[in-house]
Amino acid sequence: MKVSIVGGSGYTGIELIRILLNHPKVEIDKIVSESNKGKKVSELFQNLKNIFEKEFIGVSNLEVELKDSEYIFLAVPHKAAMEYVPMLLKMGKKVIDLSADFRIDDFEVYEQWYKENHVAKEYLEEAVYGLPELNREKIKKARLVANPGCYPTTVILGLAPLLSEKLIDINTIISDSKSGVSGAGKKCTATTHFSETNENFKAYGIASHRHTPEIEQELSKLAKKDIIISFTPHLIPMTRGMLSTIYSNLISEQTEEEIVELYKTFYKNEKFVRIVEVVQTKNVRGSNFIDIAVKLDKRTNRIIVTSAIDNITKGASGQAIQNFNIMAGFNEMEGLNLIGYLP
Ligand SMILES: NC(=O)C1=CN([C@@H]2O[C@H](COP(=O)(O)OP(=O)(O)OC[C@H]3O[C@@H](n4cnc5c(N)ncnc54)[C@H](OP(=O)(O)O)[C@@H]3O)[C@@H](O)[C@H]2O)C=CC1
Ligand SMILES: CC(=O)N[C@@H](CCC(=O)OP(=O)(O)O)C(=O)O
Repeated sequence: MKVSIVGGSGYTGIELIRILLNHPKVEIDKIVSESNKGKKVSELFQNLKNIFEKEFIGVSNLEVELKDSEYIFLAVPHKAAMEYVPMLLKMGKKVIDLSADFRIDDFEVYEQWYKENHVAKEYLEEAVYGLPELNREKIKKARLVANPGCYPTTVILGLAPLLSEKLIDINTIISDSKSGVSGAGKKCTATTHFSETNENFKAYGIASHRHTPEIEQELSKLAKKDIIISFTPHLIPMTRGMLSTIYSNLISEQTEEEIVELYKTFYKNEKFVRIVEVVQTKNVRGSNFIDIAVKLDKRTNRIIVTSAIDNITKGASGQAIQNFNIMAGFNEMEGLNLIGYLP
């Protein structure tokens, strides 16, 4: 099956290429880049030398250029994605959008948090939030999948069993989340510069990060009640990896062992979710796994969930390919049999 990538020159773009080149049922058709037209992809990403020798195509004439591709991965920044989606859907393509443009159901909420006008709001209703572990049946039938944000993936999957079973006080949720610098994309800015991030650790977006409404929206669906949370992201001095520490007050009599059992049962058919004793980013680095550990602090009666992913894989491109596999009717693991790099 032919697929193309728009925004293939960025971090999630190269991760899509890395994984798709080992997908037995996929042929990468076109890689689109605004600023690298005509350049060999392997010139920009030299890890592809002698492996993938296509050239980037530009952003013009995509109606013709993409005609043979059934699926399009949009690996572009938010706002850019909504410019492409209407055209692609009208061309009959199926789209997996890695940006935030179609994740928020209510365009007013999107506009408030993203400070952008939504120019394709008529497609919001049909967009499916692409978290396979919770929305698989809808993803199967979708034309447009909104691939989740990396932080939301850790928090939503981290809390889903507790909310589904109504075990926690929904007014007490706090997520303290940390990301590697690649989460900010390829562009080097004053905050992602080596000198700013190396040997440094900082909180940002306190009480204002744009992933807050995305997390709240999906947690509210699970709880069937409106949820608001405290969410604080942090930047840590590593390239890939994300770890969330999520606190909430237990309102049931369950023991830690019973809660761990609940998680194991909830995710028993999920190949990419591992319930573990201790999470660490290295165990999932370069893989599509999310590792989750659940502890009960008996002194405070607080549940502490820790969850770890690779922000570019389960947090973006790996999850996008998991969604693609579901949409295309392939085995969900196809191309994603990836083991975290240790040490
Ligand atoms: N990095 C991560 O961990 C995660 C990223 N995401 C989301 O995935 C998307 C891509 O992120 P990421 O790869 O990190 O970002 P990057 O900045 O690394 O890459 C984005 C690419 O998009 C291209 N681009 C920008 N504007 C346009 C446009 N109008 N048309 C076509 N291409 C364009 C740029 O390439 P060029 O100028 O060559 O066209 C750039 O290389 C974003 O929406 C991001 O929020 C989601 C979860 C995690
Ligand atoms: C470290 C870092 O900067 N991370 C990004 C989030 C990652 C991401 O790309 O999320 P979206 O898909 O929603 O854009 C941020 O905080 O904005």
